Amino acid sequence: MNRKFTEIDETIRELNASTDAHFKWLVKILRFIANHDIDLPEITCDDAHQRCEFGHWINTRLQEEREGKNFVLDISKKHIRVHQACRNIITAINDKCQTDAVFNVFEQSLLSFTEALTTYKVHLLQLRTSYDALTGLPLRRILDESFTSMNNELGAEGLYLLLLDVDHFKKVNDTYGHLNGDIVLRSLAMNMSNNIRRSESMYRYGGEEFIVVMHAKDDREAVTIAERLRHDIAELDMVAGEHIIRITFTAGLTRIHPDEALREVLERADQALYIGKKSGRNCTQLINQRLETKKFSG
Ligand SMILES: Nc1nc2c(ncn2[C@@H]2O[C@H](COP(=O)(O)OP(=O)(O)OP(=O)(O)O)[C@@H](O)[C@H]2O)c(=O)[nH]1
Repeated sequence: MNRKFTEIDETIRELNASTDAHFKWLVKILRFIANHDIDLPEITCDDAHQRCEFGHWINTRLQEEREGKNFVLDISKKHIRVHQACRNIITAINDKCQTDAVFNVFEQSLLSFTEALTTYKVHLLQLRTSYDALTGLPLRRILDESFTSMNNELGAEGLYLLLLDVDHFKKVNDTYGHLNGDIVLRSLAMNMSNNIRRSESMYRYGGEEFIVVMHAKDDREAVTIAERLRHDIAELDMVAGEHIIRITFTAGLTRIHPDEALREVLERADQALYIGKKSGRNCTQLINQRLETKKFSG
């Protein structure tokens, strides 16, 4: 399973554990208030929010978070307010001048803190559903969302889209069973995603179709990369139960031009893929904007 998928699960688990720790912190405060002969700096000092377990979690998250940094910053802000409101209650109790107002502020700070936590969890769960459960690859939705910025950020190097479809995959399912078919798709995804550069991305487009967005300066280089990926898969012994399965795929390859919409690029790649399938499969079919195609196989 892809690292991203397990990373999201781990973040949710850690977030839940840290939230539980904050409930424990509240119980600690009640004890502190009841006994109020003990001094607990982690509750009363100005940087108490940094000392509690939740504060440690926030610091780590702020360093590691990418897409959801704003959510964590919001949680951090509200977490600080909870500690401030709590300190005010303790001071008011010590000074015997507690009013409804200090408790109301504390209640409000807790409510907006939990609301910020929920918002971040919803973000994480949405992110999780953008990844394919079988292969761990990002789904097409992520490509849709990131395509324009990916294309705009393009430097001197060109960007290419490879749309690939496993050949005769129905036969793989019929011969070895659907579960072994799943293993084949997972092996393909794992092998190919490990064989592309870190700056490049692979997506599950649907069923037995995948997309790779890759960097290459020209058609020649793009074809070399695509053919290397195709050969690697064709030569891979995929272990599925007691079976060793080999597969091939056919791919449509096309350059992504500046300002092009994803739909246009996909239509072109799909046309090349269709031609590749018709012409015998197990090949890379390059297509340009004039819809001229060239086949690479062997
Ligand atoms: N095991 C498994 N099979 C899947 C999955 N998604 C799609 N399939 C199967 O993929 C097969 C695709 O079959 P077809 O579209 O007929 O194409 P094909 O047999 O690969 O033939 P060509 O594409 O023409 O080479 C169908 O049998 C689907 O059930 C999946 O997640 N797991």
